[in-house]
Amino acid sequence: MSLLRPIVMSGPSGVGKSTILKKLFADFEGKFGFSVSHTSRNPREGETDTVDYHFSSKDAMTAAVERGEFIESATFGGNMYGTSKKAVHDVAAKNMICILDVDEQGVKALKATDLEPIYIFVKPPSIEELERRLRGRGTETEEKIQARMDTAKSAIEYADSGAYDHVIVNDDLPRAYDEIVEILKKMYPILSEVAPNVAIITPAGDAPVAEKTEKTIITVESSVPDLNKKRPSVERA
Ligand SMILES: Nc1ncnc2c1ncn2[C@@H]1O[C@H](COP(=O)(O)OP(=O)(O)OP(=O)(O)O)[C@@H](O)[C@H]1O
Repeated sequence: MSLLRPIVMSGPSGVGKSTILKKLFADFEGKFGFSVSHTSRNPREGETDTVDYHFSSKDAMTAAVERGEFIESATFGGNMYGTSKKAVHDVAAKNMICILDVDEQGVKALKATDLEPIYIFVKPPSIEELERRLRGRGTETEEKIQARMDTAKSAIEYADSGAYDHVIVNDDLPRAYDEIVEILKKMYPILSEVAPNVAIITPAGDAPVAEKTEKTIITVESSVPDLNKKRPSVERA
C-alpha cells in the first residue's frame, strides 16, 4: 500500500487556516495528523518525548540537519526547532494524512524534498479583509500586524505565481471549507470510507459505554489536537 501524500496548508497569518484545520480534524476523526517537531529545549512539565516533541540535543539536531534529514529548522530563543522528514513519514505510516501548516519558506523547503505533498493555499478575499481579521483576533501588537501584512503580500504573490495545486479563497468560511473537503475527498478515498468502528464524540466527562456497544467513545479533548499550541518550527513572522 502506498503512503498517503501529506498536505501543505499554507496562507497568510489570520486567513483562517487554524479554523479550517480544527474543523477538518473534528469532522474526520483519526484521518489527519500533525508531524511531531524536534527541539533542543528541555521538556516542560507534562510534556512527553515523541508525543509533544522529539527532544534532542543541539549537536544531534545540527548533525541531522547537515545530513539533510530535516525539511526546515530554525533557532528561537537559543533553542533549535525543526521538522524532520521522518516525522512526516511516521504520520503516513499510521495511514493518516499529515498536515503541514507551513509558510512560504516552508513550502519552498518542501519542494526541495521527495515528500511530494499536495499544496493548498488559503487566500484572503482581500488584503484589507486579512488585516481586519488579524485585528479582530486581538492577538497581535501593531508592529506584529504590520510585519504579518508584509509577509502576507509576499505569500500571496508567491501563490499567484502558480506555486500551489489549489488556491482556496476564504471569503465565506463554510463555502471555503466545503471546497477544501471536496478536493480532499477526491484525492483521498479514506475520507469517504465509513469506519467499521464508528466513533461517537462525547463531551469530556461523560461515562464511556464502550463495553455495551461495538462503538468507540472518544472525548473531544483527546480527538482534536490543540491547534492553539505553537509549533515554532513553522512560525516566522
Ligand atoms: N471566512 C471567514 N470570514 C470571517 N472571519 C474568518 C473567516 N475565517 C476565519 N475567520 C476568523 O479570522 C481569524 C483568524 O483565523 P485563524 O486564527 O484560523 O487564522 P490562521 O490562518 O490560522 O492564522 P495563524 O497562521 O496566525 O495561526 C479568526 O478570528 C477567525 O475566526
